[in-house]
Amino acid sequence: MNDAGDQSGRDAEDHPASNPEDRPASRAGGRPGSRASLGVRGGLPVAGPAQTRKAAVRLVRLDGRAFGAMLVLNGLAAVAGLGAPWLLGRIVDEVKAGASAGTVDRLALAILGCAVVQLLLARYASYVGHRFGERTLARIREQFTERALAMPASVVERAGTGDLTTRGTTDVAAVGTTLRDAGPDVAIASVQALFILAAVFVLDPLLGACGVIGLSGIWFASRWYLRRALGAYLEEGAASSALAEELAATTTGARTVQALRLEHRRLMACRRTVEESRRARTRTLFLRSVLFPVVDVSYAIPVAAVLLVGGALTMRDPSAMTLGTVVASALYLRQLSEPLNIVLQRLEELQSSGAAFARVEGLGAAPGTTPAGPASKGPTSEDPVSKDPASEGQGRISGGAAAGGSSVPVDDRLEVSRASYAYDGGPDVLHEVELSVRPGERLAIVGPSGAGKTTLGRLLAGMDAPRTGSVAVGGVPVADLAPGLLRERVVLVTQEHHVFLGTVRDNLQIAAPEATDADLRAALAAVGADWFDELPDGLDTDLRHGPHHPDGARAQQLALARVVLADPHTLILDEATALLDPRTARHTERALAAVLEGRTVIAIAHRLQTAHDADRVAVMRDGRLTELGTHEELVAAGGAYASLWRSWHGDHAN
Ligand SMILES: Nc1ncnc2c1ncn2[C@@H]1O[C@H](COP(=O)(O)OP(=O)(O)OP(=O)(O)O)[C@@H](O)[C@H]1O
Repeated sequence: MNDAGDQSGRDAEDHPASNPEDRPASRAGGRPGSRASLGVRGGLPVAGPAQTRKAAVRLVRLDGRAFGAMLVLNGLAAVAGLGAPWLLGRIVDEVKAGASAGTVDRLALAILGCAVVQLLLARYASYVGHRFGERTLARIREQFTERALAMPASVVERAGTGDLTTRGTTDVAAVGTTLRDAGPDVAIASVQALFILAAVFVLDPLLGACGVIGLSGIWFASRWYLRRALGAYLEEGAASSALAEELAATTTGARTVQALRLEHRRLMACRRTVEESRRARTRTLFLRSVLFPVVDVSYAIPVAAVLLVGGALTMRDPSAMTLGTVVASALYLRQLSEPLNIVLQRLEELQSSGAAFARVEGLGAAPGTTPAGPASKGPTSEDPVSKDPASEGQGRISGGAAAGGSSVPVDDRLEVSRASYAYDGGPDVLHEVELSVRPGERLAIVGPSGAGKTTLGRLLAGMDAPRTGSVAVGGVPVADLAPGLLRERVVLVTQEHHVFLGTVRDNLQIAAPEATDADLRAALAAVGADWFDELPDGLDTDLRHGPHHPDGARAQQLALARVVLADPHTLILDEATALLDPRTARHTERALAAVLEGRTVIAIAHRLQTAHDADRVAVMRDGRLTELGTHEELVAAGGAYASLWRSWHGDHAN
């Protein structure tokens, strides 16, 4: 199992790129509305308009019956709503013709009936609409989670967790509100508006034309608004992400900030992103402040036009148009303001949630994830990548990634060939590393701090691809393997280990859902987790909080037990036993080695005892592999390793 929690923690602490001072003030990039800005923002991609529309249509299709039912019910409610103005027009004409009070009462009763039917239908339609919204939101959430989990850790690291968090919280919530409220409201209101306009045309085409011309101001204002809104709202979303990123970086790196006296610079950087966010929000506010006043004025124009034109025609020739028709038309157009208001007010929400949806959908285009996860077919927790071998490895950012997308390694041999690597366009930190690790070998990598051991470990684990050269398993570049395939082959274990909410069993079965209690106990025993026997409820002991919450060493043993259960053929231990006391560490390493008999173990070691116990030792210095051989060979060679060994082992060196 490639435990992302395990992998990322150390990097966040140690690597300069994770240092708040080294982060760019804003990863947002792009200017509002520009083409480029629709492509990649905040480090992660943003779906383009066509892609977003396609995704929306796909979601609607998945619950097509509910969506269709909502539209039909709304249509019926709108028809019932048309009754009242027409009946009122009839009352005017009947009164003018000297009808009895009984006729007027019957017509008034019919108006009441129409209102009740409309109310009931609209209620039911919104119930169906809300259910549709909730189900669709659940699908979006599941798809988001699956895509986020399928993303290679290196992509998340580069994009920054702030962006991912904002998309998973603020953006998904915005889409949810739209699906629950704005979406159904706009659907209802649009159907009503269409029916009302049609009714005016049926009553009198000329008055209908007056209404449409009178409404044209709204059309122009809306077009003006819509052209600018998407870019402006995308900009606003990106600014929010950058702000979240900046604040998160500052707070998580607070100690570093204080230690290096960077408070002032951090404050300045935060002020810049706050200012960018304010500017983005002011722009969307400006767009709204133009749209709404224009719309308010525009509502009165069609009503006035119908009354003026209709009144003049009735006075000139009462047989051409009755007063009832004019009254009914004016009432219809007056009634039109209500659904149009809803559409226009919600338009803003639709725009901002459209931008939010584009950002949520953009995750599907992130390197290393599949374009459409299985969640789109309904709630499921399957791994989208492993379900779709044809798209394995698609779109990785790493160099030369496209090639072996669906290739399966022919064997378990790891080959590093003239691999050089640089972080984000910086200088090379690995130089033409050449290394071949045979299956079952135990290799220790040693060297001073900053020599490139961790970086080499990341390349071997497929978290990144080399800038030049190759790192391959069984002939396939490791970074090209789909996450599912990669997990079965190489697992990287670092110092940081995450304890998931739940019991011991929950924490272990993540790696092997089918494992029996006996398997779980055996895995714990294999990593020397003796403390497990003292837990009151055994595998069911709740680890969340309280006395049984595991400390660092126990959390590490749990993570190692997960690895035992995941059973990969190659294990890369990056100081994986560093938190254990030396006796427990040795015990764990031995136990682990016994369990992983016949598997490859690459240990990035600070303790030279680990190197002594390994089959071969690789010594690194300044990004180069300087010595490679068995412990005895290297000691005999009298190079850097020999002097390291002598100084570590003192007079007892051999
Ligand atoms: N995320 C990063 N961005 C930029 N440079 C990095 C990053 N991580 C490491 N480096 C640089 O790459 C070089 C190799 O670092 P690496 O962590 O691989 O060395 P190491 O031998 O594992 O060191 P240590 O034993 O201290 O962990 C160092 O110069 C380091 O500053």
